[in-house]
Amino acid sequence: MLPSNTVPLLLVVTGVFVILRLFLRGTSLSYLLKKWWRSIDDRFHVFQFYKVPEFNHSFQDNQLFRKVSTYLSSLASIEDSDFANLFAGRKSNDIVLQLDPNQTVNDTFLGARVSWKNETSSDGTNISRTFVLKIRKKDKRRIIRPYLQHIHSVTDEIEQRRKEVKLYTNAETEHRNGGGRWKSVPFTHPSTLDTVAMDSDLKNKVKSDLESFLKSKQYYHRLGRVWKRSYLMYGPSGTGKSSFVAAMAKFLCYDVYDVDLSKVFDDSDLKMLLLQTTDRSVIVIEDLDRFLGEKSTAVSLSGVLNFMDGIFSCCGEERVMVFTMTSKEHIDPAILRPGRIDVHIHFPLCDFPAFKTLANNYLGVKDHKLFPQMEEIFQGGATLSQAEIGEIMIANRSSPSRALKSVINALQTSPGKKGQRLGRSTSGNGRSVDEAGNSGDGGGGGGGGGGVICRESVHTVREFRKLYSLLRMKSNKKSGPFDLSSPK
Ligand SMILES: Nc1ncnc2c1ncn2[C@@H]1O[C@H](COP(=O)(O)OP(=O)(O)OP(=O)(O)O)[C@@H](O)[C@H]1O
Ligand SMILES: [Mg+2]
Repeated sequence: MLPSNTVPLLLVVTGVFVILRLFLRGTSLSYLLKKWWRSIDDRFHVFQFYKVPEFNHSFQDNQLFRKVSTYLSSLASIEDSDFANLFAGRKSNDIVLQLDPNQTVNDTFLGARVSWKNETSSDGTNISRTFVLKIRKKDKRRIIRPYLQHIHSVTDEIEQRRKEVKLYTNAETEHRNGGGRWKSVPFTHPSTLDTVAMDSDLKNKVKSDLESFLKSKQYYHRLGRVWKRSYLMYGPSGTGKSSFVAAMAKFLCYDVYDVDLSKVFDDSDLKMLLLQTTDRSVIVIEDLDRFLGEKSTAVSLSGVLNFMDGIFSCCGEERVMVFTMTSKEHIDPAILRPGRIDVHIHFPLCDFPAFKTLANNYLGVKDHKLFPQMEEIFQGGATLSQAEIGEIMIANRSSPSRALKSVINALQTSPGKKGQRLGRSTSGNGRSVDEAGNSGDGGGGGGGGGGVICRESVHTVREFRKLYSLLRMKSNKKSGPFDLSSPK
């Protein structure tokens, strides 16, 4: 049994404890106590200091100083330093924090606590700035190299995100090998992954494929493979292929190299153009099917194949290559084989889910009494491209009801019946299937083993599969054209 006065005593102690905590939280005392505790704790350790001066012995910029400065600005703990400078960033709503002279910022890495001081001194005429890293001696060997590596990769990523994205086009010139074949302008295409209307599952898959590509440098290197990924976007005109390429480039913050094959002299010129592209870029060849279908071209099929392989074997890395075409039906299988094309993305004509996204983006309409009627019309097979519907909506943007009625009129008078328009093969649930009628999940029988969405060489088989696929679609089986044919 507890003595009778123990319970009130416990209550008083708990009360005092709670009041003390509230008091500490409400004032700066907890912060001061933490600071004192740290300085006492520091006295029991031996430290190693590393200086990162702004200039080297030849008075040139020390790149590491710039990187450390960028890295420290990205740390959340910089907000805890007593003084920090606030600057406007490059983008209008960006605010950048920078450490004030002689202030300290703490960081933790692999369980070790380190701190950085921004030491500034002046001899009257010159100001010298140095970052001083303080690490416990016992942690030094374990963390110093990986920590500096970590700073490099964090700053590389930040700088990549900040840089202005450029669009390069190959200019026609008489001096074919003289360099300067690429002319650049700032890349200001307004498309983003959010504004392109497409199946949301498919969009998320492409997004995570790109994210995983960005993170897989070590993986590719361990495999002895060049860090690259190639995409094929195919579907009828005006379904968003080019808009999606632009959105991808913006998402990656990569420069875009738009290769105009009609301005290339021959195969070796194409190779030269490739050699003049930089890392971290999206290299785009639009309308490849049209080019390959032309009778006489300056660039041969093998030139194109070498171009695709050149990316992978000789030149640079962290490249994304994108080809667009309306249909891959008559394309040489060598072009489409895994390794040359990693991901096939089908862009079908507008269906009801895509239409709803367009109505929301263009007219700000999330729901409308005409929607059920429109859904029926879409399910009946009538359809237009997203570009056509977008134009009607822009023209009637002042009156959403009029815009929707105009879309209904256009849909009812459009010649589009299932299968009549090139590349049309969309399921009622908004997902798309490849032109051979196979679902991208491999269930169609040709894309097995995670392979490329299948290519049938026998037409009768293709027709049969088309029919089979339509029956499957009617039973609402989910399908998707997205396919990763090689390991990420
Ligand atoms: N899926 C979509 N989502 C939003 N807007 C789209 C979509 N598809 C097309 N548009 C609009 O239509 C216009 C044309 O689209 P885009 O150039 O991307 O089509 P495309 O598939 O590349 O056509 P083409 O094969 O003729 O080059 C763009 O300005 C875009 O705004
Ligand atoms: Mg296009």
